[in-house]
Amino acid sequence: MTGAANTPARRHTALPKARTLIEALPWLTRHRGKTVVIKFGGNAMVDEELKAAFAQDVVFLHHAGLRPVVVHGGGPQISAQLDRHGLVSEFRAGLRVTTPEAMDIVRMVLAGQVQRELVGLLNAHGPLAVGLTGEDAHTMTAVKHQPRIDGELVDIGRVGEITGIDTGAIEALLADGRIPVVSSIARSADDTHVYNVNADTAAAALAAALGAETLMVLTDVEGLYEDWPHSDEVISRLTASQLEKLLPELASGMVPKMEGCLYAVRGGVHTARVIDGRVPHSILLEIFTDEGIGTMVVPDEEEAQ
Ligand SMILES: Nc1ncnc2c1ncn2[C@@H]1O[C@H](COP(=O)(O)OP(=O)(O)O)[C@@H](O)[C@H]1O
Ligand SMILES: CC(=O)N[C@@H](CCC(=O)OP(=O)(O)O)C(=O)O
Repeated sequence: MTGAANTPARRHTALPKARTLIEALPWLTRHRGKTVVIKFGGNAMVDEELKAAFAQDVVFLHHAGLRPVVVHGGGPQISAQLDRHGLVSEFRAGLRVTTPEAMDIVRMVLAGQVQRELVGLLNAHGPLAVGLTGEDAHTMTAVKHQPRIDGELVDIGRVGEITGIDTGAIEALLADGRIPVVSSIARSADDTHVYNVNADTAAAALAAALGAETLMVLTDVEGLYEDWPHSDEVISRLTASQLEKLLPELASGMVPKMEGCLYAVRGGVHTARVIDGRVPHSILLEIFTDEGIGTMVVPDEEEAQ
């Protein structure tokens, strides 16, 4: 009797939920079986609820038949730990000057702290996530990176430029139904030391090497601002060539992010997106809106169609 009386009300609340699920169907059909590399930036990991919502979104994608790979950052967390050790954080060309002493801390924070936390949050939903760094199974190999600043090559210590990617371990995890969570540390080819790699750069390189469909970069701004810091007008869509022209004008954290997006789309990734990780469930919002919520970079030929 009670059950029968409840039925119309229950249907009333369930129907919009069913419609929402159905709305996602074309997107899910298109992306089933596709690899999506998601970069979670340290600045977007600001509170516990956001981190838990991020984990839910990634697990949702996994259960919906996609193959998510998480690459995480941890810049602010590294800076805080260096500070605790009385070491100063210095950035040149958007990259951390990394002494061998600082490298120990970078590795400890990324692999021992941030990665562990994300793996834990994902695994609250089942035995899904497996953490690794670029050192594991030769996933990322690098040489010393020396950026050019005002025409001069500058020594910024143990910062790596990726020279090789072995996707074997990540592919094996994906084939086993797992969610790889990768820290942006690379090995040197002679195995004598490790390098600190910017997490945006690592995510882009992995996305290209894996033949990913999408690279999603979650950060602490809405997207790429047209005239930062003077305006908050977000560029919603741009082609690789348009982005290439803009690159020399970009500043700080956006440089590796947008260089990464360019590298990824030029390397065969269909879309690279920068989205606001401060918005709860930003990954799912990106899926449910055709035009996306942040900045989308597409290959040149896409615009010509
Ligand atoms: N054109 C731009 N549009 C948006 N943000 C920009 C731009 N240029 C520089 N930035 C800066 O880049 C930051 C994002 O990079 P970063 O701090 O490295 O974040 P994350 O930890 O997510 O990698 C923004 O918070 C903003 O301060
Ligand atoms: C070489 C270099 O700068 N490495 C970065 C690695 C972490 C990172 O990229 O973290 P976010 O994504 O949070 O910025 C660093 O040491 O901060």
